[in-house]
Amino acid sequence: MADDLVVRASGLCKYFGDRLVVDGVDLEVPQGRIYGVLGPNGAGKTTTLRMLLGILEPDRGSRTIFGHANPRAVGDRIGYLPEERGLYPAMKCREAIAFMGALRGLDWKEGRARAGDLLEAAGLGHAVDDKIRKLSKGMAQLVQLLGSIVHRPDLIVLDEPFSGLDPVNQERLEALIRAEQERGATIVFSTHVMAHAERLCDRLAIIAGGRRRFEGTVDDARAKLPMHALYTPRVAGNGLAALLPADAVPAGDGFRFLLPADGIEPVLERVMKGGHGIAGLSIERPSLHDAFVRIVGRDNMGDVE
Ligand SMILES: Nc1ncnc2c1ncn2[C@@H]1O[C@H](COP(=O)(O)OP(=O)(O)OP(=O)(O)O)[C@@H](O)[C@H]1O
Repeated sequence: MADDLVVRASGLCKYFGDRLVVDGVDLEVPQGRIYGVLGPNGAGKTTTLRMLLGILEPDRGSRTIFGHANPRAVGDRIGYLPEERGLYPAMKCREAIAFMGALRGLDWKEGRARAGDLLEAAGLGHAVDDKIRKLSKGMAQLVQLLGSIVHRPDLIVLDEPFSGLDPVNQERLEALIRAEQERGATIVFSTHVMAHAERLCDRLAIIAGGRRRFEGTVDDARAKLPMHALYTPRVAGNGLAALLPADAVPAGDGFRFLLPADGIEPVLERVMKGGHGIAGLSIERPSLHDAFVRIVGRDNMGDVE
């Protein structure tokens, strides 16, 4: 690919009735990366993903997938886990996965073989011959996800893939997403759970109220917030506060303050000279959650975790 971008979307807009729910969203997803689309409930994530995939047509703006203006032309190179979950309840897991592969052009026998391997790798080897109706909701969701990747797509789009999974299955899903990236796939997933995004994403976009509020790496997002230092003296006492930055506030047995622009060292020199010693010192990096709150604003947080 000439420019190494699998997805290139520019100025995507979508109205439902007279309500503008996606308002000029740009997205550029580099090949081979894990890309997060983050935002609170109702932010416009699903609508954006649906426009990328050609399930919905944008009212304004344009997008290309693998350089094609019509995403359906490259449908067999795409794997998609929609927000609505659903498999045929009477099918066995192996067949359900092979069936989804067949819909994307995968040979049935090959699909069955891959389904067995995928189920095994996802820790669901025991369920190959179980009917879907026997599975828990979370397990069925994983099976559906395996069905969406069994044809080894180059682009995988997952809409809230972690929702409804218990912590063990969330970890399995993280491992699976990483394994797909190692295989060479590009992954786009939406979430309102910051922890997954923090661990997985090479880049991310934060959407709120239909608008893109941020684009960059997790570290770029964190850099939107200042770092804090937490210092605990060995010997407290008079005069210590005067040696610390003006914004220092008591925290536990010590003090918390913004990391000064010239670093922590000058502060440490002063407190050492003053005979206060160091019983504890930590530099707090803002989390993606903190950055999200700053970028989106508390009023727009919804139920972001
Ligand atoms: N088919 C539709 N008709 C009318 N309004 C819709 C339709 N689909 C979505 N909306 C509205 O558009 C807005 C964006 O919805 P969307 O599902 O894209 O958000 P989201 O970020 O994916 O939210 P969630 O995390 O809750 O799934 C919401 O206010 C939603 O109610």
